[in-house]
Amino acid sequence: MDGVKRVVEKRTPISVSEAVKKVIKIRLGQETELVHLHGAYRRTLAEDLIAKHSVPPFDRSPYDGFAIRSEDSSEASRDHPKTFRVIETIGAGSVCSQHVQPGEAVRIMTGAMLPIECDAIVMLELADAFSKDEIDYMTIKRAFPSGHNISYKGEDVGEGTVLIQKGTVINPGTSALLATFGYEYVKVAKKPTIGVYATGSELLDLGDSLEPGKIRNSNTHMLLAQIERAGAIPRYLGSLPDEFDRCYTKIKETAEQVDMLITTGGVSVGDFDLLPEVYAKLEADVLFNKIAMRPGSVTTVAVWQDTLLFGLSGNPSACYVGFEVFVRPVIGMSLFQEKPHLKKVKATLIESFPKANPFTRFVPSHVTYSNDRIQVSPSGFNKSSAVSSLAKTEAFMMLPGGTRGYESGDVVDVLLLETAEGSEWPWD
Ligand SMILES: Nc1nc2c(c(=O)[nH]1)N[C@H]1C(S)=C(S)[C@@H](COP(=O)(O)OP(=O)(O)OC[C@H]3O[C@@H](n4cnc5c(N)ncnc54)[C@H](O)[C@@H]3O)O[C@H]1N2
Ligand code: MOO
Ligand SMILES: [Mg+2]
Repeated sequence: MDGVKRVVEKRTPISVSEAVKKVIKIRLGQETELVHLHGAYRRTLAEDLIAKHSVPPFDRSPYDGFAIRSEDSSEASRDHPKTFRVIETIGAGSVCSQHVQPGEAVRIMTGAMLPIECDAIVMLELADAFSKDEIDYMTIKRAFPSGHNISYKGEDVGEGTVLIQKGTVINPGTSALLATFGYEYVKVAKKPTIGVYATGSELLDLGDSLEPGKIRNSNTHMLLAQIERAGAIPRYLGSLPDEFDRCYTKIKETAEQVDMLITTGGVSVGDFDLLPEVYAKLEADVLFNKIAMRPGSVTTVAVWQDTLLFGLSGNPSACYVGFEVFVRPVIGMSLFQEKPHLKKVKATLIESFPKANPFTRFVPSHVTYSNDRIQVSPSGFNKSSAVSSLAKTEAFMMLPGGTRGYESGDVVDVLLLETAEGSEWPWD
């Protein structure tokens, strides 16, 4: 330190929604790439998935049985059984090679294409099959109406139907659909690459032993997982000590190689909080550096050339929240998602939360599901510096600023962290 007492910068907080609006205005490129279907799970579709043909593509049998011309069965009854000559057996994948004449039937297995002349299927259990003089027959004791047990062409999906919209994350069912239409390669959104630097001279690496005054860098590892969960590629960059030249050079150098750069720590007003000076020397456009939220009030976002620089707080809970509220939607938008923000739902608080705060609070929370409602409770030690509660965090309670505490039984807004569908902005 230079020993000179500095004037502390006074920052004016902006609201959460103003801050989110500023960030999502900065559009990252939306690029696409082709990936093999086997590598497409959890990727995001970059084009609508349209049915290239009907499903099923032909009328077929849903049962193991006999295909008949229904009119031939119209007189059949317990007293007057009707016997058919069985002319052929077809399994799934085979096609009947003959024309089915009146009084004839085809032994047909589940999934096999219906012979063109037939319009009903008799299940094996409802027919008596027998052979006489090396000819196969079967007898039925009731009539079967036209259409009985037919799985019709297009009954599942009609040709040309838009099945899945661009921006949807591929799940196992999507993989089944893509395979149904023969997509060996799938057009998906290219994942943005996000670099992560931790800053702080107190930070130790995973293998290091604790020393007085030092702690292990947990934020980087949390962020690598958050980035992956959000659908982007994390780039591990390790940590930087609180030394200006080192931080400036590394941040500048790396920002040129990634789509977004996240740093944690060093964004507040402390003597060793160097990020504000780094942004100043880079002449980056700082969108905001104070938000009326808790935790994460010091979250800073800047734009430098084509790169978004996210200065997340060093405090673990604040860092976690800052990522989910500000970084995640930017990733989602570059992945063509129409609803890139966390999914907002209502939930019943099952534990009193008496803490009052003038700022909007994002309380790391644990969610449980009872028969007819979502229940929520703080996931543990509730401070910006908390790390222990994050492991049980599946959601944030979003509590408006200026309110007093909340009581068990109150219905509150909750932002869910792991849902297939997100929310549009604004949440309020
Ligand atoms: N006078 C003021 N002091 C502080 C203010 C303020 O407005 N005026 N804001 C407070 C708030 S709110 C927060 S949040 C923190 C933000 O601090 P920084 O983002 O500058 O982060 P650091 O100072 O570098 O570290 C804070 C805290 O977090 C620990 N840390 C840092 N990096 C990591 C990491 N990678 N893994 C685990 N833990 C980390 C660090 O050791 C500190 O304990 O500032 C308040 N102060
Ligand atoms: O930014 Mo601090 O996390 O508000 O607590
Ligand atoms: Mg600090």
